[in-house]
Amino acid sequence: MMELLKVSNLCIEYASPRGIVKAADGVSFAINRGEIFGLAGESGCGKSTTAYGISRLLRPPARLSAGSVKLEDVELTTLSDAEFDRLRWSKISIVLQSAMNNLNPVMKIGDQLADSILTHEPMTKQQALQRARELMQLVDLPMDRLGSFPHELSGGMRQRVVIAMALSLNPSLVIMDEPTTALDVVVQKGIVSKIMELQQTFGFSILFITHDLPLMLEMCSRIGIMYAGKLVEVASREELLEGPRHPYTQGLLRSFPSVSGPRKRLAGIPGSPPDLITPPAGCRFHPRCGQAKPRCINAEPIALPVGEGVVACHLYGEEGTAYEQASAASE
Ligand SMILES: Nc1ncnc2c1ncn2[C@@H]1O[C@H](COP(=O)(O)OP(=O)(O)OP(=O)(O)O)[C@@H](O)[C@H]1O
Repeated sequence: MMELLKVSNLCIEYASPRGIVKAADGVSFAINRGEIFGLAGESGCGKSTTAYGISRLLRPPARLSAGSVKLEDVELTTLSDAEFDRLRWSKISIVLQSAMNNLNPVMKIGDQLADSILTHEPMTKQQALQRARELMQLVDLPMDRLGSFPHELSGGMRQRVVIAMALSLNPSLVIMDEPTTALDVVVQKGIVSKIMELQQTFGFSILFITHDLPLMLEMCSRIGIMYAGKLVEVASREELLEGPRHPYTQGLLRSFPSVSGPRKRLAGIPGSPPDLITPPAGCRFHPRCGQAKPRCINAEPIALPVGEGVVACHLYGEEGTAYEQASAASE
């Protein structure tokens, strides 16, 4: 499969009165063409920060302090704002949790769609409005809603407009940060199946962020798990369903009801995530990890390829065997 996006050693910090918050600390992963890649992890682990870093939406006090983001081999981090603006919507677009953050409250839907198209494509207003009509059809919204203001639409309808807008210039990557979280379950289901249908039709890649792990397992072919600013595991959906490797991923999956199979008591993860200004040394998860060893306290685990993905945990050795087995064999 061809790689579309490559994120390498992405480091993003926030300057705060208490000190530097390392919200993304050496994050690396790749997304293939036509792939839906998920980013999961507890609140505050750096998922949105990573998404904002990729799509150049970071604003002070946030700062990209290191790393590279390549989309179709173009380095995004060194582009000027004007150069990046030419790629926004046509190559990379973003759908945020609250549609109101994406929409102008005092502009009619049709004008907003047409304007966003006209900013990037040389065409007449009539042609742009025609494209806006096509987009409304794509997301199953009635044409007469082109004349509505955002507040006149339901939350689900607004999110459909935002999705239409994100797809208006056929981007190769759409970043979706909690696109359905603010919606009720029934509306959520409709939006998710629409996203899947559009992705199948147009073949764009998606970086999908949600707290809803069962939904993520349904939608994504591969998933990256973040903990305290670090990407601790990347695995295929099948690998995660069969048995996640990192103890944090194991705990995270135990915190959700199983999509299928018998009902069981949810276990959760003891303790809470660390302060990102002074994270623990060694493996950041070690204070909460039931499998922590002495080396986890001092030595930071590096991400090693295991199976179809990577895992950053001292339980795994060079060849992806459990560390315990690797060290037993060498004794
Ligand atoms: N403006 C800011 N100033 C200081 N710290 C910030 C700022 N914005 C975010 N952070 C911190 O950066 C870290 C990562 O936040 P981020 O929103 O990326 O996490 P997240 O995983 O997307 O969380 P959620 O799932 O709740 O959206 C958190 O510890 C958060 O407190």
